[in-house]
Amino acid sequence: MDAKILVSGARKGFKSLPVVDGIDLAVAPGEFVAIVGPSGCGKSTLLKLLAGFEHPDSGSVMIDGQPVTRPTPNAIVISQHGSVFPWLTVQENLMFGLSSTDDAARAATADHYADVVGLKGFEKAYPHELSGGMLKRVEIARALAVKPDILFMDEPFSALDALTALKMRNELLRILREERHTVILITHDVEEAIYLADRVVVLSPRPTRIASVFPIGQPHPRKVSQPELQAVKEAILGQLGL
Ligand SMILES: Nc1ncnc2c1ncn2[C@@H]1O[C@H](COP(=O)(O)OP(=O)(O)OP(=O)(O)O)[C@@H](O)[C@H]1O
Repeated sequence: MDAKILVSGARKGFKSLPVVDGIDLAVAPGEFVAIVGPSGCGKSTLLKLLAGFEHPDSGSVMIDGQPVTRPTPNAIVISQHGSVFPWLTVQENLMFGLSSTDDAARAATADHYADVVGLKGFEKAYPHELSGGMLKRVEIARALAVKPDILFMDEPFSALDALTALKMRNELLRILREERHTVILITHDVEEAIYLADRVVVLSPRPTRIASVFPIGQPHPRKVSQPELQAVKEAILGQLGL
């Protein structure tokens, strides 16, 4: 099967600071890849290369066989820092990125995705009336509403409390069962990576390279306490020097 995302020998530095040092990675359509690595190694920079916000100094990033030259609407970034517009209601936020000129159709799509992420009844609410977890749902709904092929997630749940983050992981898995997206997740949380991903890529310290790759064969729902997953966790932590 052709790769959805194909990274070949990608290198990126900032002035004299080498950050990404030759990354090769092929991600299959519908695959969920988590990327973990030491603090400051270059995870976000790698994600920006994939999403077209930065360009490699050498090597290439291709999506669907085409070089990535700029951010495209079929790949959406969800980051740690919310990007919900405070002056718009939930419904208006969800309608914002939709290109249809038919307002009723846009509103119907917005309401559908509000429902998908569990925000039914809050369509007319403003962001300041919502909790942190609900705001994250708005952001995920807004990303899903444009029906992207790819979700790039940079520490999406790290600003949430632990219980809400657990809940959001399950919500994400449920949504992915229904709408098959290719997902790249950057996370500091090795358990989150093991719980969610088909494959965990471990990066080395900066300038970063792929140190190792751990396929996670376990079907969902997973229990991170399973001995097989605990063994993978130990191996990843070992690779991270912990
Ligand atoms: N636009 C930029 N200009 C200059 N330096 C940058 C830029 N973006 C990132 N860097 C540098 O690149 C290095 C890697 O940063 P990056 O944010 O990619 O790491 P990270 O692994 O995501 O970090 P963290 O684990 O803290 O989230 C850092 O030393 C950072 O200062």
